[in-house]
Amino acid sequence: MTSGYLILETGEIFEGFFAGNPAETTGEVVFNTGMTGYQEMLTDPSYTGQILVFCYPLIGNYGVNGDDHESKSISARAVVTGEICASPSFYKVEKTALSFLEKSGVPCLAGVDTRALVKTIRKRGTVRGLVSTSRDQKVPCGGDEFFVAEVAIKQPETYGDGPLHIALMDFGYKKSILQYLLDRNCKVTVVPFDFTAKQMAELAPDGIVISNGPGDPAKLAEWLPEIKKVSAAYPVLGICLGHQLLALAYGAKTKKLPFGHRGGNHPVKDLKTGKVLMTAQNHGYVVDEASLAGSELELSFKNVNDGTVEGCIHPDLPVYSVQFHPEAHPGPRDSEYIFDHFLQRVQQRAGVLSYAIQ
Ligand SMILES: NC(=O)CC[C@H](N)C(=O)O
Repeated sequence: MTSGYLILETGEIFEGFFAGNPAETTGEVVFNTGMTGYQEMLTDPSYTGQILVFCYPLIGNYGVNGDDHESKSISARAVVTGEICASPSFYKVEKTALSFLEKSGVPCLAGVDTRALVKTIRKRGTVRGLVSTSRDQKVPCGGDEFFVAEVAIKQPETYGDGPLHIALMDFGYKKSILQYLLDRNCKVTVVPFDFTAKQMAELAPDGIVISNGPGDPAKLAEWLPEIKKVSAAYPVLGICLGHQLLALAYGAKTKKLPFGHRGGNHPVKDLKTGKVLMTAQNHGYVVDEASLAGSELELSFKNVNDGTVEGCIHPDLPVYSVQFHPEAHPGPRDSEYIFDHFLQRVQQRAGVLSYAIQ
């Protein structure tokens, strides 16, 4: 086994070994607190450009299967873990997590004291890091990459054939979002993130979902006027990056959280019902609550742990957005009713009476 190191830009060095092929890579170091769901996390395009640290000390124990991919490839640049299991056990297992990583050329640094690492990230805030075979390296600068263009589709693709037609704007969508819409009997056209309002008018969907995606939402400033135009013309639901983009388009601001929310146990209050939901989350940026006062949107969901903005609503238009993931995968499904509420609004607007939503 080759010794390996995670070097943080703040100077701390964490030692481990390369479980597979050694490789040098750099990125923002983020941690996820979920106990399961490593396959979905690895393939979630929102992790593009990031070094993913698993807080749970063991990954790979149920292998990787053909059903649980959130996209076609691994998005994380590298994986840091306590242990990666070489002999998984699960009826669906197709390969080991390590062979999946190796085939994708993504290095896995194992044997790391991830508890100490997470405590350091919590203390320092989000940091960049370098995974390397040598401890005498400098962490290169970064942060200028435009990851959305790397992961989003270039041409529209259509799935399903239901009475409601949803356009899913792809900033790096998770397959589960598409699956939820298909399961609710929708026809879905996945469109590139830079689809214009004019192209949308030609497509003429009944509603729009703006997807999750990697990177800083403020980097998408040039597309905000189009996003505002399309969202004023159709019922729209924004998820995670999609929520942040809607907030920016309607005049709010975003900011970076100290070390993000990534996990499956983030409590969120639905301000309309007073109910608290357990939610799946994966984000580093957040809508600044103070900036909502100068925007056209209102707060609809709030994080119970740190009080941050978890969702917005437009007082007049059918514009809804959530920072968390109603599609779960991985994580709890408490908030999946958000898809139903959204589709009910789409249905009312479209006048499709024959369609009954569960
Ligand atoms: N999952 C997402 O869509 C993440 C949104 C954004 N990239 C963030 O980190 O805040």
